Amino acid sequence: MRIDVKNLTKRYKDKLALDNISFSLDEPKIYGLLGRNGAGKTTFMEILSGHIIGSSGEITIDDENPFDNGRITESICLIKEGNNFKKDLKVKNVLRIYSIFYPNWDNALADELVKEYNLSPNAKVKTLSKGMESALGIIVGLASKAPITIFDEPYIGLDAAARKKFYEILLEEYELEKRTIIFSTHLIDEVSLLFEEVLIIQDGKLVLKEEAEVLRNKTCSVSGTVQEVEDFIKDKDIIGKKQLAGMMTAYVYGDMEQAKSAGLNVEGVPIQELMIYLTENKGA
Ligand SMILES: Nc1ncnc2c1ncn2[C@@H]1O[C@H](COP(=O)(O)OP(=O)(O)OP(=O)(O)O)[C@@H](O)[C@H]1O
Repeated sequence: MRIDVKNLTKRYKDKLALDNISFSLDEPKIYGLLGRNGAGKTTFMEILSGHIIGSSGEITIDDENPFDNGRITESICLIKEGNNFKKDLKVKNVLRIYSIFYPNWDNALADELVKEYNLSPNAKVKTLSKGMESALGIIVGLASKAPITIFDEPYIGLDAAARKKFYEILLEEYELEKRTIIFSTHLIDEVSLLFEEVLIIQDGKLVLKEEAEVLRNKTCSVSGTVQEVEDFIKDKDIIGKKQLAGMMTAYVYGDMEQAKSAGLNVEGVPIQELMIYLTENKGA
């Protein structure tokens, strides 16, 4: 499904959570939605899921507004950090409710994952540990097979082994059937290899949207004196640059070898570093 965001703004009283952002997600891919605390990620995902409305601008999914739109709602599954399910429901009833709601629901996968994560079908949500409740969210997200599946920090309390299992199954399922997966996380190093495209939000603005492959292989950080770096980047596309005490570091698109032969210090740019860099620098 195609997602188009046009001049989307969301204001909460005096706080601008989203500031006139525009972009499109036009292919089923695994998107990493990254940014610092309070950047506006959850606000965006809530608007996309039709749970809240923007203050101005628009978001459309296959040209339809998601707010209060049954056809679109059954195509989107948003799994949040917590409180996804009513506390008094049993695990098996949570799964039954979602299986009715999502047309592509995969019962066999849900059953397999319930066993994998050792959840007791008769346990009530309120008796689950934080990690088990997160596992239930992950099961619903994966088994929904919703064409747009959104995970907003879905794994509070889940240990490293359980998270690894989640990433493996996510990839397996994705390879079987591509869908749009939007993944918001602060554990960037851990998941960045899953991403096919990365979006970085800072203070409600989109500061980067780029294919992960390009970020991994076609960008580098170059540092040296201000003059050296300015000379090197003058005919290059740059992601950002910053200057400290006569030295400069710039993140650029281009070949590492060329920068090395110009006598500069050259390093790759892990996505986590890039996020920190861009959000410290506000995309300068
Ligand atoms: N219901 C609300 N009422 C008032 N302000 C809000 C509300 N929801 C979010 N905000 C504010 O909007 C801004 C963006 O919040 P949002 O939750 O979208 O950020 P985020 O990127 O998801 O952050 P985090 O990574 O910490 O979850 C923050 O300043 C937040 O305090």
